[in-house]
Amino acid sequence: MWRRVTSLSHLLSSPKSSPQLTPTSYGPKIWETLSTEVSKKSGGGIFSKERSPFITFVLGGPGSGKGTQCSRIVETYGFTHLSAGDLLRKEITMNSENGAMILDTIAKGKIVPSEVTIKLIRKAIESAENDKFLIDGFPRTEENRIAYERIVQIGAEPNIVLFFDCPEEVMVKRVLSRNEGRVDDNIDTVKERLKAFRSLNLPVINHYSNKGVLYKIDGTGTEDEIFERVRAVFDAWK
Ligand SMILES: Nc1ncnc2c1ncn2[C@@H]1O[C@H](COP(=O)(O)OP(=O)(O)O)[C@@H](O)[C@H]1O
Ligand SMILES: O=c1ccn([C@@H]2O[C@H](COP(=O)(O)OP(=O)(O)O)[C@@H](O)[C@H]2O)c(=O)[nH]1
Ligand SMILES: [Mg+2]
Repeated sequence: MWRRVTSLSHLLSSPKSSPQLTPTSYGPKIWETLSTEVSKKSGGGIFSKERSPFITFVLGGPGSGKGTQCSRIVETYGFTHLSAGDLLRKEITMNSENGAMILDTIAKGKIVPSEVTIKLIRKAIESAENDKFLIDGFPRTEENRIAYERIVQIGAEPNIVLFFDCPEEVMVKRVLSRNEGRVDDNIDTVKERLKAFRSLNLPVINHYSNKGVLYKIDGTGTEDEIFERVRAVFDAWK
């Protein structure tokens, strides 16, 4: 049974962060119950009253371990992982209409226009049959978040948001030894990405903290140690 337990309240980063739903409002699968609730609202968008999946946003600075932990969540809990960065990089390799602009933006550590990223996320959600998604590395800015909410309408609010909290020196070390041939994994671009994280992404994280859906997870330690912290969040919803 997917429900939230009160003992997890320490994982929530804000005193205002009481859950939006009380345990009694959940059914055997939290995403099915939520689908019914949001279907009462009107409007259009990515989701409908027939389909309103369980959405987890996964946030954190560059190298905080988002992608690594998403893979573990997929293995254990059966989510579909949509990495905004991977979707954008795919556009570059496919030489798509926006490929050159995306490459230039990523190489500078800047943020791609919302409509481009949201279109890719939307397409990926629509073509997947799963009812639970990890959206990794999005929204990056308040503008991203507001544009997403405007487009999605029904079920626009993520069910939960994970934030991997990690000191900058740890993130830099990890990024510089990532070795995936990424154009942005160099010290100059990493500095820009950290700047963007601080000034643009932290306000998004604060927004979700105030909404009571944020789970702040200590992103230091081994992958296994971090995953134990992640498990505490998801097991509480089962
Ligand atoms: N807990 C960890 N300890 C050491 N290295 C890690 C840890 N988690 C991830 N890494 C490595 O750090 C790099 C960045 O991790 P990644 O999951 O890609 O982060 P993000 O998606 O947040 O940028 C990768 O090379 C990954 O293998
Ligand atoms: O919603 C997004 C996600 C990513 N990016 C761009 O893609 C880069 C890499 O993002 P990714 O999430 O893959 O990086 P990570 O944080 O995992 O290192 C970012 O620095 C941005 O330039 C973006 O513009 N919008
Ligand atoms: Mg990543």
